Amino acid sequence: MSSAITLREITKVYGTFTAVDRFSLEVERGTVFGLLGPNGAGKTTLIKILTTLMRPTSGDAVVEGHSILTAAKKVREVIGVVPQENNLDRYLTARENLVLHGKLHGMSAARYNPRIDELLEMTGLTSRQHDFPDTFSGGMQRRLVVARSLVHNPLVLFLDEPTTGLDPQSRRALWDYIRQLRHSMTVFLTTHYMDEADTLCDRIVIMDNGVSLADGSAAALKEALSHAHVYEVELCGDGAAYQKILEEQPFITSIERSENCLRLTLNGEKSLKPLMDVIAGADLKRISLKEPSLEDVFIALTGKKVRNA
Ligand SMILES: Nc1ncnc2c1ncn2[C@@H]1O[C@H](COP(=O)(O)OP(=O)(O)OP(=O)(O)O)[C@@H](O)[C@H]1O
Repeated sequence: MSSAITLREITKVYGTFTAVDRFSLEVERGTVFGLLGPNGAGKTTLIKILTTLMRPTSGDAVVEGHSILTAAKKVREVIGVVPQENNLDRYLTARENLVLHGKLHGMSAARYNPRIDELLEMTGLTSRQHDFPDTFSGGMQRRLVVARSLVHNPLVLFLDEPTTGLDPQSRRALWDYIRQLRHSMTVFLTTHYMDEADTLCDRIVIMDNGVSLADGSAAALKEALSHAHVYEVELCGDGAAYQKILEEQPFITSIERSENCLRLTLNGEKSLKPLMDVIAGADLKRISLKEPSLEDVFIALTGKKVRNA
């Protein structure tokens, strides 16, 4: 395997709190890699370390052959970064933002101008290139930040929650651009959206409390949960009351409730009978067996629901 990114026992301690704990990982070149985790899992800390914005307490990482400890400048030359917050210069037009980035990377106008034309075209911003970012929608600003991160032709692109806060249409548009990058570079993204990880990522690592809990393709992670049985139980009323009762049952690994509809992960086939016993007195509308989703895998591993951003 040719690795674009290698993490060796990365640890980050803030005061007495360990945010990342001896985290090791290899990310294959040309793939889309997704880091999933609930709030506070340590994802942003890892991205900051890999993009040389922060030094680890111990451990090392190598990005396209360059150590983040001893060759941070080289690392910055080969990476593109899309941070969690849009940090565009509001006093520069869209094109000027991209030009500035090209200049900061030491590119000549002859090199950055055709590249910028191509990126504006790819992100659908050509007609708005002379407008200021403040006049753009959230989705357009995000596309501009992605375009900016690509001006200097990075080998590795880091995206920290790229679609948080975007409407479904803008999210899908951004997914299309990320898909276009597949194979031409390595993409390392963090996300809270299970569907995003499911559709975009070749490989996913689920982390919590600074450590990796699961590692594999979306299909493999779901397969690993295939021993679990996911049921949806819809009641005519009393959803909240039954949630409380069911939470106390040892055979239920996780519960999600939306109004009177409960999504339950049972820890085996033999748990159906005890479930039926518990809900025997309920006014049942529907009960159905579901395929485990990536969200179910996440909840089963972390015991937490992903933040609804
Ligand atoms: N500068 C800091 N000082 C102290 N603690 C910090 C600092 N930065 C982060 N932390 C803590 O480290 C843990 C990991 O934070 P981090 O931002 O890496 O998590 P995350 O997985 O990116 O979360 P989110 O999804 O909310 O962005 C959290 O408990 C956070 O409170």
